[in-house]
Amino acid sequence: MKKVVVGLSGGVDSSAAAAILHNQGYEVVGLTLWLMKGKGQCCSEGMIDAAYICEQLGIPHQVVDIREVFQTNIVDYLVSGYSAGITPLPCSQCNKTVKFAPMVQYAREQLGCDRIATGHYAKISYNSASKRYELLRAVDRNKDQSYFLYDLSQDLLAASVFPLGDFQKADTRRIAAEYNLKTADKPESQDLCLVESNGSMRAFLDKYLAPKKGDIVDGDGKVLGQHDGVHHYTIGQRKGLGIAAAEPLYVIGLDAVNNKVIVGDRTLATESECTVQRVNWVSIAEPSTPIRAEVQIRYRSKPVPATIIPLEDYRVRLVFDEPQFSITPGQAAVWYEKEKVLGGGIIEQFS
Ligand SMILES: Nc1ncnc2c1ncn2[C@@H]1O[C@H](COP(=O)(O)OP(=O)(O)OP(=O)(O)O)[C@@H](O)[C@H]1O
Repeated sequence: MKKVVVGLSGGVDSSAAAAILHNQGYEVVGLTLWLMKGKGQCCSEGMIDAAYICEQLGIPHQVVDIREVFQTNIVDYLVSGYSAGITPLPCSQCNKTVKFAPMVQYAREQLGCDRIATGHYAKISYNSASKRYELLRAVDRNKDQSYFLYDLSQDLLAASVFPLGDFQKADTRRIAAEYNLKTADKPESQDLCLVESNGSMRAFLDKYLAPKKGDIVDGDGKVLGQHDGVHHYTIGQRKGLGIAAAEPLYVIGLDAVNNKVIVGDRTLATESECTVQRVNWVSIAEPSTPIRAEVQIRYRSKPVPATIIPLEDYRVRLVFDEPQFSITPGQAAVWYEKEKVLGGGIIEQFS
């Protein structure tokens, strides 16, 4: 029998993924990664729900304590990024370094198995001509999580299965109900796990970063107001500046070195190009000449046409056909050809 390790967070998606594979005749092992202390979506309650699902399906359940890796790769990464004036995206980094790589390693070394599965909404296919695993958007475009998976290596894609890639979310719930799974009606998570477990990103950051008062200035350096730490701001932010002005003002720059938040009108938060670092070419090998693609600069942003110009050291320059509002250093830019993820990386700070 084919063996597969299914990552169980205690939510409906991963529960249904495990049930589907179990029903298809796989030997399924449930694995929950213990990510952080205290209450949280996948911690405490999540682990108990995952154990319950495994009992319902009659499969083994294992828990791996990975809190130190999560602390270093996600919590410390976020805190140092925000204090340097960028807005880091934790999810793609978490998928690669906290979830997929450790799960594949555990499956191979401890369970003698080369396959893992998750409840992510995305698809993987093998292109025999290019000999590459390709990452594709999910059929349910509203749930599609391919944006967060752009950083997976060929080795990790080769080892992974996404049983929900062809499903609508409503189908997942229906299947979970058919199997009578305890998690069938469990509510959706609404936000980042750290935001859910701390109440807000501000509350999470306040646990690690002391307030640091400074000036809010315009592009000419004129002081317009006060802030309590650059880590509380993000590029493109309009609300919460506490400045009365005739025209709406937006954050257009974060100068962590001089502890200044720079604001300006909307046009000043609009750029026609940016550079991206730590690029991972997913479905295609790195091209040697510029390519055209559709780029998403945020999870929910509309894909927009752009030219991707390869640079040295895993970097690219993105030149957008139309200028884009609020290109945010630290967030991921992910470029697609129709449904296919070509590559992605982290938006660099503007000089
Ligand atoms: N702590 C964890 N341990 C093991 N696998 C996990 C864990 N957290 C998430 N995963 C896997 O990653 C997938 C996507 O996680 P995400 O946090 O996006 O949750 P989700 O889309 O709400 O899914 P679910 O309904 O399964 O919680 C999950 O379906 C699960 O397979």
